[in-house]
Amino acid sequence: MVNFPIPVRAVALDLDGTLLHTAPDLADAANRMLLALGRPAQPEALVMTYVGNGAARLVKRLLTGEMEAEPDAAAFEQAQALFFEHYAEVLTRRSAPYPGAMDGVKQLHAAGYKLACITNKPERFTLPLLQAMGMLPYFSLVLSGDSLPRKKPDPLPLLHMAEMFGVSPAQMVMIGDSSADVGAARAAGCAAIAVSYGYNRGQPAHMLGADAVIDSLQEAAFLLTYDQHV
Ligand SMILES: O=C(O)COP(=O)(O)O
Ligand SMILES: [Mg+2]
Repeated sequence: MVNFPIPVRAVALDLDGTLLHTAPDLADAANRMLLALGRPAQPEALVMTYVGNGAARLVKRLLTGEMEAEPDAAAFEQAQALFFEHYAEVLTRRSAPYPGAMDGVKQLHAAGYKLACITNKPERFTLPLLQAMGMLPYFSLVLSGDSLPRKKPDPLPLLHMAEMFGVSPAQMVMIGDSSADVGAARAAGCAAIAVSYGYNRGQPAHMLGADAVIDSLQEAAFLLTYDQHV
């Protein structure tokens, strides 16, 4: 158990389900892909539960209806190409920051924490989305699902962030909505805060075992204090 406020110098923020509600555009792209493949459309509420382990896994879940199954390789390649094409088109149509997300990011930035966005989303979508939402300037580092050889829940992105920022993982907190975020934080030795409103495969966020659960990113700054320890 950690004591509050948690002393940190850097904050990692997840993208989908934490900073931005992207499920409406992801579901539209998913359904355009399914339509092109002659398959039935899926409700946004279901597609939402498929988000969090990267675009390739989302496409595999859409094709198989299962969380970890492997579809036929050729069918997957075709589907992923369609998904990328359609998602690029609808990327910023209905996606928006969650209530309090923009202010929360600004507060953390103003308090002097170094901020990184660590997402499993492919970089070609992450950067234009953050840019379009006006959030990109607040982040000193953006690591996407394809930036490094391994993504969340692997600790690699958080360990890379620690190195880039010159801080120890113990001086960092990961704020996210899913088991990939809390898993990465635990594996790296960082504190973990979960948001209650995200996707998390449709499971309640308090089941993630994070150090705290918040309803808005505006609450984050109150749980943290700048670590003066050298
Ligand atoms: O699965 C995705 O592409 C999005 O993942 P994120 O929640 O890590 O931003
Ligand atoms: Mg997420």
